[in-house]
Order: sequence, then structure tokens, then C-alpha cells
Amino acid sequence: MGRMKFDDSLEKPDFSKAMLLRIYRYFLPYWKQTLVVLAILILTSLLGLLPPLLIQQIVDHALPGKDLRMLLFLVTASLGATVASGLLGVLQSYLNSFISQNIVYDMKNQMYRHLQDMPLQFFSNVKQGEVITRMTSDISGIQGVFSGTIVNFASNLLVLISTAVTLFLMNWKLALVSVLVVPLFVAPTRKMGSVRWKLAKQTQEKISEQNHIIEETLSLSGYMLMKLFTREDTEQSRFREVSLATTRLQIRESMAGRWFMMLVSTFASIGPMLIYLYGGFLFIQGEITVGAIIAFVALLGRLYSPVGQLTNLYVDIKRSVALFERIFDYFDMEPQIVDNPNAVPLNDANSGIEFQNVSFAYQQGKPALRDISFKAEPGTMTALVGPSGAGKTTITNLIPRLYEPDSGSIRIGSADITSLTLKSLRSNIGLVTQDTYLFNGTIRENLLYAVGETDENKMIEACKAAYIHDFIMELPDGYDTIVGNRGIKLSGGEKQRISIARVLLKNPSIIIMDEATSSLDTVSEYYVQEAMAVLLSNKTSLVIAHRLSTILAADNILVVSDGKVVEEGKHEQLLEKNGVYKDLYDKQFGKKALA
Ligand SMILES: Nc1ncnc2c1ncn2[C@@H]1O[C@H](COP(=O)(O)OP(=O)(O)OP(=O)(O)O)[C@@H](O)[C@H]1O
Repeated sequence: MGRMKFDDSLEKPDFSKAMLLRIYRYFLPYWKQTLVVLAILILTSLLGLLPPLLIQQIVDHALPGKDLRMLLFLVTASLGATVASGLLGVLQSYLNSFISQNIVYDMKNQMYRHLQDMPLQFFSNVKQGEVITRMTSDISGIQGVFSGTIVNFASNLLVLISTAVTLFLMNWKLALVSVLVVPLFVAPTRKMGSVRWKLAKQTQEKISEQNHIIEETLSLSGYMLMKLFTREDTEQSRFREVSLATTRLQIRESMAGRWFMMLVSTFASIGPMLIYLYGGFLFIQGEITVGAIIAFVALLGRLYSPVGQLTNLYVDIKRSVALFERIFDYFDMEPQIVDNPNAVPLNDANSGIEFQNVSFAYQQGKPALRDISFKAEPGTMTALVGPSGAGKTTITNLIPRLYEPDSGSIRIGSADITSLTLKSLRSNIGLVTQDTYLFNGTIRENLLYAVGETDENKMIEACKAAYIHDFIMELPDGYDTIVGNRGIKLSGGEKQRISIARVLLKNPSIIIMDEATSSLDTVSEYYVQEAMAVLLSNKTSLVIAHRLSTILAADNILVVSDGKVVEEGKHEQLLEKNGVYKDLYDKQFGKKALA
């Protein structure tokens, strides 16, 4: 315990001018408050000098002169200085907190907005929980940078300078003696700080690992996976292992340098002894007074403590700059899909969709779509069929610009979608995905997410059209029923109908639908089909179709295979071709159709 391994090879933080300027910019709006804090720090460092100096006067003048009035005055003045210093400290705490919390507030809002503009790809790649860590602990850690690092630095420096100057003015020989001890504890304090920082970093990593396990296994889907594969014991031992490592690290961290601390306090106490010894000698020589020796010893604390803290400051600054670096890493990721400078709103959304030679790859060298061209006429339904992984979802994701094609263009009417404002484009598109995402709130809240506010009648109308109103009314709390995490309290068909109602409320001209593959019972399926029919009527729609009835109702069918449109036409025409479609049809629907 308390063993230390010292490693000087800590990676250097980025102290570049650009970095510091960037950090400085966050503090700039609060420069007035910062100036007040600085003024308070100067005042308190001076006020702190008063009590020892007043004690000197008491010992040298008030007591030997038996001057009661002078004694009272000096004691009151000393008390006054302490009280004033305390009051200023309160104001300073408020300002510290005001400045740092406001910077955190500014940063969090900026980061939230920034992350909203990140492409879908970012959220597919980022580790679970990572965004939350950056948003919460990293940004919140910034508050410590001002109230901790910066204020500490300024305050310690001011106390150190003011005390050193006072000591040297009082008696330069004695001051020199007190400074002699300083190097004795600077080196150990430095070492201790670095070791602590290393251990703290390791602990932080272990804690992140622990959080990751918790998030992975105690979230809804993770929990189901763990239960169904009976992995409880394995997960438990994985968790226990990481927890044990964390616990050990934390014990080591709290013990790190305890031996050194002991040494340091011993060294620090050598200072006063030296002062008594050498000061006593000077007193005997008649060079200084008893009061001066007492004041000197009292002031020593104000000299040693800031030296110790300033020695450790490098670690604090490093931690702070590392925090900023982590946050700036996120800010430096450019949102790739943004409005064109000359973007215009979409005028007529119901004018058909056209893909012209569109190619796209999620990863370089692995094309997901190759030279896709097709036209979805206004007011018609286009069905996308094809084997799993063929690229159907990718095609639909390109229309609301969740991803950008690598080449080719997508048009709505005559407008290239990149020339349109994202807001107008997306507000004209209704997306019904396979795994309907409902957040943990009431059915009403989930429905109104589409439009913000609407009157009750419109909402009920949409639910009736989506064949879900009667079901909702049968629930004990009706529209105020809580749906649970991701809507777990509802069946797949019910969730899909709610999401259809949500899109109906939005009433967009273009509908993109990924039909659920999960088989619903006949009644549920019937209702979903009916709801879909309402949703799709008179709209330009693209449906990833898994049901024969949908395929038969489609005005045009695109057969997608290996990132290409390999066949196109109506059901009968495609069957006649005796190609990929026929093959798919036989495999997927042949038996069902016969039945
Ligand atoms: N976010 C992603 N990052 C990298 N590759 C992806 C991503 N999403 C899909 N892919 C890959 O792109 C290809 C096309 O996927 P897509 O989801 O479009 O297929 P699909 O036809 O919709 O399949 P399914 O019917 O199974 O949903 C697949 O090979 C898939 O592995």
C-alpha cells in the first residue's frame, strides 16, 4: 500500500497557442466577473498577511508597554481582517460558481446542437455511453478548471509572492533561511502528484469499462440477450473483475504517496525550527524582536503551502487541458450533411422521386449501392424487394439525406435534394421503420412528437385512420398510457400502427416505409394493412415490402440485389421474366400463395 512507481513519460498535453486561445474564448464572456475574482484574490492575499503582522505588534509593543487600548485595537483589527477575508471568500465562491457553471451551460448547449448535426454514421460507430460521458462528466469537469485550477493558481501565486516579499522586507537573512527548506518538499510533492494522476487516469478507464458493462447488460435489449443466453454468471464475473480492479486502484490512489506526505510534513516542520534557531540567534544579537520571530513562523505556512500546491499544479493543468482536448475532439468533427449555401425550400413534394446513377459505400471499397437509377412517379407506390443485405434500407436512407451518395443524384420533381433545405426536405418525408421507436412516455406524447401541438380531434382522427384508436381507448389510461422503454408494453403491430398514426399526423407527401418482417397475427396484420392503405393513398411512397399483398398493390416493383436494381416492373411482368424476382417469390411466397 502506498507503493509508488514513478513514470515520467506522461504524454504531453497540447499547450499550443491555438488550444489556449480556444479555451480562453469560453472564458471571454465572463471577463468582468473574472476581474472581480482577481481583485478579491489580491485583497484576500494582502488581508491574510495582516494577522501575523498585527501579532508582531502585540508582542513587541502592546504587551511590553502594557497598553490595553493598543492591544484591543490590534486584536480587533486582526479579527476584522479575518472576517473581511471570509466575506470576500463567500463572494468569490459565488463568482467562481457563476463563471464555471455558465461556461458548462454554454458548452453543453453548443455540444448538444453540434451532436444533433452529426451524421447517422457517427451514432452507428460511437461506443454506447460515450456521448453521455462527453456531455456529462467531461463537460461538467470543466467547472473544476476555473474554480479549481485557474483560481488556485492565481491565489497561490499571489499568496506566495505577497508572503515572500513581506518576509524579505522584514528580514532578508531569516527569509533566506525559510526558503532553504523549500526544495526538500518540492520534489516529493511533484512525484506524488504525477503518480496520483496516473492512478486517477487508470481508475477512470476502469470506471468507464464498468459503465459500459452496465449499459450493455442492464439495458432493455442487452438484458434480454443476457437472460436468453443465460450469460448472467459470465457477466457477473466480468463485472466483478472490473469492479475489483477499480477498487484496488482507488485504494492505491488514496494511499499513493502517504509516506511522502509524512516526509513532507516533517520537512515543513523543520522550517519553524530553523527560524526559532536562527531567529533566536539574531534576537540574542539584538537584530530582531520576539514579535518578528512569531510573525515569521506564522507566515511560513503561507509560504510553504502555496509552493506545494503550485508544484502540483502542472498535473491539474494537464488534467484540464486533457478535458478540453476530449471535448474539442467532438467539436472538431464536422457535420457532413448540412444545408447548401443556396438551399431553397422544397415546393412541391408530391412530384415524384428519381434516382440517377446513384452509388454509395458505407466503407471505402465496399459499395452498398451501385449505379442505381429508377423513378417513383408522383402518387404511386414503389415496392423494394430483394434478399437481405441487398441495399434496400440504404436506398431509402438516402432520400431524407441521412447519408449522401458518393456519385449520382436524387431528385424530387426537378430539384436535386442537395439543393433543398434539409428542414423542408425532411418535413415532407414520413418514415415508418421496422423497429418503431417510441420513447418512454404516454401514447399521446409519442403521437404529438410529430407535430408539437395539435387539437385532440386531429390526433383521434389519425389514430382512427391507423386503426389503433379503439385499442388505445381500451387501455386503462387511454391516450395517457405509458408505453415503457422503446414502447415495450405494446405489441409489434400496435407499435407500428401508432407510428403510422404519428406519420399521418405529420401528413407528409412522401412516405418511406420498411414493412415489419415479424409475422403478425391475422387480425393485427389486417389492421396494419388497412392502416398502411390509408397512409399511402395519394402519396408518393417507397415501401420495403415483405408481404405479398403489399407487392401486389405496388405500382412498380424494384428488385434489388447486391446493391443494384436488377429487375423492375409489375408483379405479373416480373414473374414472366423468370429471373431473380421469380426466384425470390417462389422462396418467400410460393408456399404461402398456394396455401
Ligand atoms: N451503418 C452501416 N455501416 C456499414 N455498413 C452498413 C451499414 N448499414 C448497412 N450496411 C451494409 O450495407 C449493405 C446493405 O444494407 P441494407 O441495410 O441497405 O440492406 P437491406 O436490403 O435493407 O437488408 P435487410 O432486408 O436485411 O434489412 C449490407 O451489406 C450491410 O451490411
